[in-house]
Amino acid sequence: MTAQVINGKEIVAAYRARIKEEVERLTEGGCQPGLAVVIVGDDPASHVYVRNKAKACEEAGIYSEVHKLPGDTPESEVLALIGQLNVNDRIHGILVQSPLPKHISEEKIVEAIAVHKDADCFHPVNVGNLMIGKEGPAPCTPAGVIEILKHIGTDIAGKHAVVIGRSNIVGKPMAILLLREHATVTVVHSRTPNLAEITRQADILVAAVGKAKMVKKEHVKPGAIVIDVGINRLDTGKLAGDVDFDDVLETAGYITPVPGCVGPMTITILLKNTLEAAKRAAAQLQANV
Ligand SMILES: Nc1nc2c(c(=O)[nH]1)N[C@@H](CN(C=O)c1ccc(C(=O)N[C@@H](CCC(=O)O)C(=O)O)cc1)CN2
Repeated sequence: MTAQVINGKEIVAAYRARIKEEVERLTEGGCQPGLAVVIVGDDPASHVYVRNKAKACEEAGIYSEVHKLPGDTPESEVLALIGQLNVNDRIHGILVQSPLPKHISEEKIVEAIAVHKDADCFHPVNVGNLMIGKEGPAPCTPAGVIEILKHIGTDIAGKHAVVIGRSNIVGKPMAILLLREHATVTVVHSRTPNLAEITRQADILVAAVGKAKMVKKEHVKPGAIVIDVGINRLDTGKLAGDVDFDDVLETAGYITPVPGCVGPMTITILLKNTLEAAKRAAAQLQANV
């Protein structure tokens, strides 16, 4: 059996077309959604992602501004910029590209972003709301994974989903979102003994470890849906996921390619979060007149 390779381009194009239509309607009504992206330092991969975010905004009709700050910018300056963006009416979503230089506290920066403008869903209040199932933004990568699963017609309820990795950006919120869809969820990580024994039980396997080609066929149950969140740059300059694609291809039922699926879907959810924040701001304005 050869796995079906999930067509990320098709999913992303369909989703972004729907976002664009809604953006057009909102803009015609007098509120163009706006996103501010802050990037500190010169990490080349981060600059690629930020460029892709700005391009996606432009294509969707979302106003965007990118604030590129040198790597030695003091934390206080970044906080001051966020303070300005928090009160800027053109801006409905704010994100600070991660990772930040070591002298800047990610925690302080994230907490400085106004809760209602937190486009990444990194603010502790939004993380708490996510945990208890309250309305609000969802973290971009995990929410993108759920959309991919739904697009291929997965009935997530009752499935055993195994998440490899426990980061705040992907692993932990991924587990919460899968639980929301009524999956039975197991999270495994670097200290899990017999990892392959557990991952082989997964109907849905989400790899978010940050280690190139770590997931091999012995980790995968025949027919499982394998979602690869990893983006690792090899010495050859090529990109590779956390899953050894060629090794797993004959075992999995479905598999996402890297590049070309979860990454662009992450950016798509960012557009959605910005649109939703703008819709809430427009509704608030209406309520105040
Ligand atoms: N503030 C945030 N920082 C980071 C996040 C995040 O969600 N918010 N996630 C990652 C990076 N990331 C988003 O910012 C991201 C990574 C990759 C892609 C993407 O489209 N990848 C392409 C390949 C691009 C390339 O050529 O390198 C693909 O997979 O096809 C988008 C977003 C860490 N930081």
